[in-house]
Amino acid sequence: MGAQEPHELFDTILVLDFGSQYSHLITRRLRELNVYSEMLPCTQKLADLSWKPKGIILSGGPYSVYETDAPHADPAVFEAGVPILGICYGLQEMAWHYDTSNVLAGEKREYGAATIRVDKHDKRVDRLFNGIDEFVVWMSHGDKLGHLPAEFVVIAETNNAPFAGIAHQERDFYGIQFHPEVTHTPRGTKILQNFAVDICHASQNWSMSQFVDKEIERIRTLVGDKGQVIGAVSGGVDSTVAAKLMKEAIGDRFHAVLVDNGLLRLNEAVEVKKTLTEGLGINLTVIDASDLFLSRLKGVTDDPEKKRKIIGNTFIDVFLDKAKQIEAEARNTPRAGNIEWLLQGTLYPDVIESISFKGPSSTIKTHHNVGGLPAKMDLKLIEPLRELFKDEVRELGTQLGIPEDLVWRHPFPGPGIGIRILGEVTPEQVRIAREADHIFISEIKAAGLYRHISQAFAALLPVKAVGVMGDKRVHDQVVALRAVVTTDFMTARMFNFWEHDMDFVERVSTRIVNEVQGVCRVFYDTTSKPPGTIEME
Ligand SMILES: Nc1ncnc2c1ncn2[C@@H]1O[C@H](COP(=O)(O)OP(=O)(O)OP(=O)(O)O)[C@@H](O)[C@H]1O
Ligand SMILES: O=c1[nH]c(=O)c2[nH+]cn([C@@H]3O[C@H](COP(=O)(O)O)[C@@H](O)[C@H]3O)c2[nH]1
Ligand SMILES: NC(=O)CC[C@H](N)C(=O)O
Ligand SMILES: [Mg+2]
Repeated sequence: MGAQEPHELFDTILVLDFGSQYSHLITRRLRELNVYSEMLPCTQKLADLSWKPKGIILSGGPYSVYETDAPHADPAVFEAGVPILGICYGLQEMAWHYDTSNVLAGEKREYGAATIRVDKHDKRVDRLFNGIDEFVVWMSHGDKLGHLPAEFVVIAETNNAPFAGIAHQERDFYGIQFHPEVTHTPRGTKILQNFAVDICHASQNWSMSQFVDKEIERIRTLVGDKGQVIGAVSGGVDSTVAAKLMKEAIGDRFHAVLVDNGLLRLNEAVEVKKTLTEGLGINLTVIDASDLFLSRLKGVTDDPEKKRKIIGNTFIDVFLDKAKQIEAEARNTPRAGNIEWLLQGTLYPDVIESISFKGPSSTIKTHHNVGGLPAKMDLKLIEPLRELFKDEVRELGTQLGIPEDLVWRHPFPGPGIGIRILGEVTPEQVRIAREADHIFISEIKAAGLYRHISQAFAALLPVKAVGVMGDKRVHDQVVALRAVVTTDFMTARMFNFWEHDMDFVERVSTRIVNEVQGVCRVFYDTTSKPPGTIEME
């Protein structure tokens, strides 16, 4: 028997994504109800699906169903014999499916809060709003239904939207104009529960601990008794949690590799090695490739993208060399076969980015991890976290006994300090940026602010300023401190230290100028994202 995917093990609600910025939240809310769900693009053909969903949710989306190039669901969705819930665009899509004339541009667009009144019918039709009467919902639409499709009834209305909720009189098809998945619709989770549990009869048996057991079992079946797995591990929470799961599943047949690119934080390689091997029993090799990275970065002063590409490519070279070496060594051990698998710490948002029905977004910067590896290595991928969000990974890490410090670590980019040194990356610049960063982060921890901040670091600007130290003129470098608050790293605001501690920034600034040789000024970066980005390059 092959390894079973989660949708074969749990009752699953299929979310078809029409490109709404809230689509992933639908999946999220369902999981909070312990109902497993998966999101696929709205163009998914049902015949190509190897499993049968318990119900289908059609998400919102930025299009208008009557536009010529608007996306539409596979008509087979409406014949699948399972309940359907259309949300916003999803409601309009459902109505359009029955009668293409009944969705129009509204005279008034409706964004924000609205109060819904529920219309009573019979028990079957009323199940979606069971336990709810009048409540506040979040609206975000410009189109509306001109009339009800035949066979449907109105189940909810607002002053502005006479068809805020509709239901098919015989089949379990429901449509709502508002968004139940956002926190601004306080009873939204109850509506999703009514749909998934009461109408679709999905079992509420998905949980993190179940997930761990099943995932370990799945990995064992996939890899077999002899297969070996290699994985790039950075000491960040994603790759550490993935590595710990692998270790539980196949022990020493998992080979974790940390590449010291010379751009890690102060003492990082040593600390990660200690935590992962001694603390978590993970078989980790650290490769010191700092000279190679720094020599390839020498003289690159102009284009940050060039830096990123050099770092990404060098990373692949070093990793491939190591993989060959591990494989050669493994041939001499009786137990282990070839390395056939590569572990990646991919999370659900990364998956959504690549499958979401949104069209191409412009490239702001090239994120460099191990993205180039699988093609070059001809390895199969294992991505145990691909169904999870970051905070779920943190919860999982805690359940797996990973120390709290590591679980709550701020994200750290693969190219590391290299993209925080503006201008040429030299060993001396790395020293300055690293020492300044260490002081900043240590002070943040000492002040008890680490968990209030999503990500913080010190960067080195490519300019010099004049100062006076010990009565002498100095002409030295400038450090920029950056600390941001964000939930999804797509938008962010500066962290306001002054709200917590009036003297904090000054204290850090004094320490950096006094203790880090070569720095005479410290600035605080107040830019939000957008228009800035979190990293400097
Ligand atoms: N120095 C490194 N050595 C080995 N692998 C690395 C290194 N830096 C990054 N990687 C790989 O790139 C992947 C992506 O990095 P990313 O920073 O997004 O995730 P993470 O480090 O696991 O977690 P976090 O987002 O919390 O930092 C990592 O999961 C890891 O596989
Ligand atoms: O693994 C990574 N490889 C990269 O090349 C990379 N570039 C940015 N980041 C991280 O992504 C988040 C958003 O950063 P930006 O606003 O700078 O794009 C922030 O958390 C950044 O630290 C990276 N992570
Ligand atoms: N949020 C949505 O799904 C919007 C649907 C459609 N674009 C409208 O404006 O009505
Ligand atoms: Mg990282």
